[in-house]
This record gives sequence, C-alpha cells and structure tokens, in this order.
Amino acid sequence: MDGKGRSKSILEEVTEKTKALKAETGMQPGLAVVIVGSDPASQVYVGSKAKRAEECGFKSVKHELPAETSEADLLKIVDDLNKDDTIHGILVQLPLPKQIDDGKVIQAIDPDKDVDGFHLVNVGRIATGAADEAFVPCTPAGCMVMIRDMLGEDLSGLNAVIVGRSNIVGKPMAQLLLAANATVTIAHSRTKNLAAVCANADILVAAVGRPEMVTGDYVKEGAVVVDVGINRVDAPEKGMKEDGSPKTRLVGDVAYDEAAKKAKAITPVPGGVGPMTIGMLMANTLRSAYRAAGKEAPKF
Ligand SMILES: Nc1nc(=O)c2c([nH]1)NC[C@@H]1CN(c3ccc(C(=O)N[C@@H](CCC(=O)O)C(=O)O)cc3)C=[N+]21
Repeated sequence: MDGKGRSKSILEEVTEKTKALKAETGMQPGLAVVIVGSDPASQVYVGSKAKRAEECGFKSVKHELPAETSEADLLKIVDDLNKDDTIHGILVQLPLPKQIDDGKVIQAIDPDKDVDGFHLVNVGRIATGAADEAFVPCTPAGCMVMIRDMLGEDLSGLNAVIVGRSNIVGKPMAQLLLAANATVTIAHSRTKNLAAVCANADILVAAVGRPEMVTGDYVKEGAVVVDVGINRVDAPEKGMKEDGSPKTRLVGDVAYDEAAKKAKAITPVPGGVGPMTIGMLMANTLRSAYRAAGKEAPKF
C-alpha cells in the first residue's frame, strides 16, 4: 500500500476544498505548529508539516522555542493560539522537555483545535462512537484510510490484531477498527504466544517501536499488514559518516520482505504510514476550518 501516493491524493483534495472554502466564505484554514527544543528529527517533521500546510493553501505558523522554555510560557502560547480566530489547528510536537508536563499542555489545547486528537474530549468522543465530531489522531486515521482502501468500509467478521497499546496509536486504532465492526485484539509486550495471536489476524497493525520484530511467522496468508514503526538502525553496508559512525536506514516494526510474501497488502517504511500521518493532519485542519465556518466538514 503506497502511503506516499495515497497521501498525495488526500493533500490534493485538501487543497481543492481549501480553495472552495476561501471562495465561499473568505476563510483560510490556519495551522500552528509548536516545537520546544532542537531535536534534529523533530525539526525535520515540523519543517515538513509547515511546508505541506503551505502547499495546501493554509496559513502556517511555526513557534520554535528554546529547550529551557517553562511550562507557564508554553501554556501562554497555547492560550493565545486558542483565542486566535485565524488558527484552526494547534499541534504541539511531542515529546516535550522534562520540565514540561505533556498532559497539562495537551489538555490546555481547545479540543476543537486539537488536530492531533490527543485531548481527553476527543479521546472520549472516539471511545463513545462519536468519531465524526472528534479529531481522530492522524496516524490511526491514516492507517484506517489504507485499510478501507483494501477491505472496504465494513470490516465485519475480520480479526484485527494491534501490537502496541500507546495512547497515540494502539488504543485509538482499536477504537476505529471496533467502530468498523472488526473483532479487535490489542497485543503488547506482555502478551503470551504473540506470534500465534498475530497469525490469526486478517488485519495486523504493528506499532511497538521495535525494528523488524514482526517476522513472516506472525503473518496470516492474505492478511493486510500496516507497519506504524519508524526505526533508524545502523546500516554499515552503506558506509560511514564523516564522524566515523555507520550510516543509518529506516526500518519498520515489520520484517518487510518476509511479511510481504504472505500478506495481501503491506505498507512500506518509509513511504507508508508516515506520509499518511501528515496527510491526515492537513485533513483535520481543513475539517476544523469548515466547522469554524459553520459548514459541514468534508470526510476523508
Ligand atoms: N504532537 C505530535 N503529533 C505528531 O503527529 C507527531 C509528534 N507530535 N511527534 C513526532 C511524531 C512523528 N511523526 C511523524 C510524521 C511523519 C513521518 C514521515 O512522514 N516519515 C517518512 C520518512 C521521514 C524520514 O525519512 O525520516 C516516511 O515514513 O516515509 C514520520 C513521523 C509525527 N509525530
């Protein structure tokens, strides 16, 4: 499953619907991305989010704050963005430095601008089957688009196994699959006979953060496999960097070649779930702007 290509089609639709909203109401969707500290990987993600937002025709605002920023100062910025009518989506890049309580910052974001879908109000909306009114977290939302492309809207009778129980992927993924009528199992590091549990899955979602842990024997013949992992591992076969350390490459949580032999469809890393996450962030921001304009939000 080509996440990069599918994400492109979503971004095109977002761009089109942004034009339509502007023509009809004069409103332009606005996305604010806040990053604290200078972790290089985080900088790259934030940069590409801002770039995509501009390509969609959004107003894009980036707040880059020093690593020693206090919680109070960050909360003040969030509060200002909550009150800013030109901003429809607020994303505070995680993780935050240790002097700042992630939970406190997330709960300070206006739930109706929480395009990450991490606020308790949105978590609760999804858990109670009100996903249409909620912001659905971007990574699970992107996974669902690819699963539905393969299997249709109704997953009745299918077994879905998610490996990983995080609040940002595993748990919301389970809610979305359940809402689509799949029979859902959440497996994790304490699960007994993990390979056997996974081998029962028609839909297998790997979100554990352990490079290539899901090997061929975990995969049922004909399964749809979604790999959420993005792990940077040493790749000495590519040679050395200038500082003498080995070059690196990205791998998922799934051993791709082995799994691909058995799967009906599988997402690659890179080029799978990652680009879909960014696509869904733009879709959520567009939806937020439509709601602020009092118009029915387009579905993705
Ligand atoms: N509040 C918050 N929301 C997030 O959504 C969030 C976050 N914090 N913190 C960090 C993680 C990470 N994340 C990624 C998004 C896209 C790719 C992506 O597009 N990856 C490319 C590869 C990029 C590369 O080459 O490094 C791919 O998989 O093809 C990766 C990672 C969003 N995150």
